[in-house]
Amino acid sequence: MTNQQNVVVLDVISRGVSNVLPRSSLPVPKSFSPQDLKMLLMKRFEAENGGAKISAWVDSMRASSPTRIKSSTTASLPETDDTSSWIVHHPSALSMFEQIVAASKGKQIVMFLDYDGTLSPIVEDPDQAFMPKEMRATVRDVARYFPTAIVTGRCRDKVYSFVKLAGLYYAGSHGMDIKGPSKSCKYKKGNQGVLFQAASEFLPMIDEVYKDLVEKTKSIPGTKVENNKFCVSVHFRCVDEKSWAALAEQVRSVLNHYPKLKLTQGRKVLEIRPTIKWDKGRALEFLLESLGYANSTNVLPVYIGDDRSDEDAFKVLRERGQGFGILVSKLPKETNASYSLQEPSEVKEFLKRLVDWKKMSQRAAKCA
Ligand SMILES: O=P(O)(O)OC[C@H]1O[C@H](O[C@H]2O[C@H](CO)[C@@H](O)[C@H](O)[C@H]2O)[C@H](O)[C@@H](O)[C@@H]1O
Repeated sequence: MTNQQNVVVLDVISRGVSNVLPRSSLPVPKSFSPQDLKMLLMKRFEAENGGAKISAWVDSMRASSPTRIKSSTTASLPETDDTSSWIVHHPSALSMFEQIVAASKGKQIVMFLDYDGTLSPIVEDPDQAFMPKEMRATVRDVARYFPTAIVTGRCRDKVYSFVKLAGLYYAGSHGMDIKGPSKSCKYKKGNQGVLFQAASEFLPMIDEVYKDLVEKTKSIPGTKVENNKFCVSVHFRCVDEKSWAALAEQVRSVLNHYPKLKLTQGRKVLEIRPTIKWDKGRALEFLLESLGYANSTNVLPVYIGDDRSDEDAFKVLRERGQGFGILVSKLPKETNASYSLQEPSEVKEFLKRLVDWKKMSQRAAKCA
């Protein structure tokens, strides 16, 4: 926004809203604060400059998720060196395995696992993203030896129906819905179960937006709208690229009515979420605290994920200077993760090695 537009917004706020926002063009919520009003006005500005906004959305949809490495970071290198340069900065967690376990000496490893693209391969239909049997057995073993959490954009019940393992923490809706192990777990503090929902007041709004989006996008073939309880996903993996602008326009037309919601992007998916300061990074911090490791130096959190939303957790680990983020990706991408793995099969291999290493070190400790 230019200074002049800012002045207009502030002037409008000081004069009141009634003569500024005609009901027909932009509905006003029943009660709103100056902050809400500012957001509404900014959205109206965006609506009036919609063309540019939509084409930016479509560009971003094309780039998909997470952001590919910026060419500026490798500007002095020939293109073919991109991958090798990236791998130097984000080496394979398999090749760095010894260093990772060495860093855990005297510390409790806590595992954080994203679901889609990490434990299950990406597939066209989100309802068919089942976790392979062998992966489930591996995750079960991991959870036997380390406190383990599944952190996902999916709704918690849905991801549980895929993972089907008790004894784990589940953080659904991008961490806005957290529940501790359903059966007794040696890591659980006392007998109290953990249940935390960061955005309960948004439930009716999200439900309403979900219905609006289903209605508004039903004419665009291939679109799938998924209700993730505290957020909504609009999938465009199966939508013809020629219709992406039309889809973005429909999503924007719905969002314009909800100043308290924001749009983010994942892998071929637009995600609508509450504008609260809560994400997978905050969920990671909450879970460490629940496990009794709030300010502890005796913990090594390891977070594995493939999505843009996992970057919030990688960032938290980097800022804490504690633990490691591992990005699952075949392509060089801009990331706060320390290490990389190429695909879910490598995630499985890494997790298996971790379990084997733990078993061996426990045996060695018994014999000593
Ligand atoms: O945090 P995650 O567990 O990675 O969840 C993020 C989104 O994952 C799902 O969508 C992605 O996977 C689908 C199945 O492979 C794929 O069809 C889609 O294109 C991907 O974006 C899930 O359906 C979304 O609700 C999650 O937000």
